[in-house]
Amino acid sequence: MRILLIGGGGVVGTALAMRMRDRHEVTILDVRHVTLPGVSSVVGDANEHESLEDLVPAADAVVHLAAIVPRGAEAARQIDAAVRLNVGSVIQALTLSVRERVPSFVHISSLSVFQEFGRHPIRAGAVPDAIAPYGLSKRLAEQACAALAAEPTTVTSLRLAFPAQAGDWPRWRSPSAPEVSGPRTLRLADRTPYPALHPDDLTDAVERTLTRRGEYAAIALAADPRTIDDDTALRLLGWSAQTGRGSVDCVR
Ligand SMILES: O=c1ccn([C@@H]2O[C@H](COP(=O)(O)OP(=O)(O)O[C@H]3O[C@H](CO)[C@H](O)[C@H](O)[C@H]3O)[C@@H](O)[C@H]2O)c(=O)[nH]1
Repeated sequence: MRILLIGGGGVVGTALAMRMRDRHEVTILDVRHVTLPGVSSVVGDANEHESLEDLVPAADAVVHLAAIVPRGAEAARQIDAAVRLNVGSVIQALTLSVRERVPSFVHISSLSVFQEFGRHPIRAGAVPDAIAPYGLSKRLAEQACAALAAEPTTVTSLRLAFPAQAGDWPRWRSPSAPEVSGPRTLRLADRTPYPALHPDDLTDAVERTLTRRGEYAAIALAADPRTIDDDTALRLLGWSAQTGRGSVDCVR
């Protein structure tokens, strides 16, 4: 399959590309050049129609990962750019994918659409309620995906949380200060530890999504069912996190 990873030069995109390059023809569109043997790198802006027009028609699947995460003191100033990229470029890429009859469009979303995710368990059937800029932008992009999904393109939002590098797993390293803070154990507010999302599990979920056919769906990829009561991944993809399964002590 010819797979276009928009914004694929980051943590999640490179983890996917490295694991998928043997089975697929992978192209990364990113503002930075990515050097990964066996993967084509195109430097370009996800917001620019021209970049997308060149690449989307040649793809069998488009995975949109480009995102800005407004953080810290600068957060308020980054809202405009975050909405433009996290929502606007998803709309552009999806519209083009439908027009070009690309079979699969995968929007990489986040469990941050739930305000309390990661601190308190999210109950079954909960409706996204995030109001922080990042989670809110992902909510808006999901709504755009639901509204714009049209045949023959199958559109899926994958809600990830705490994607880890293999060497850090089951712990997770904050992307805002990766070297300084180092990997840490994730914990709910009551101190219950839970594992991060392993890149092998993430890749498995994305691969299953690429061949899914049907109506728009937002699917939660939780590495630990204690963090959210949601069976969409199992029902729609036959997916559950496998890494460390059976080892009760994977996180302490
Ligand atoms: O205008 C821009 C801004 C950013 N990027 C690229 O987007 C990528 C984002 O990668 P990060 O490492 O910052 O992010 P992650 O791979 O960790 O994050 C991914 O996973 C998150 C969920 O955990 C989000 O859902 C998000 O959409 C997705 O980028 C980077 O290569 C960056 O260069 C662009 O191509 N264009």
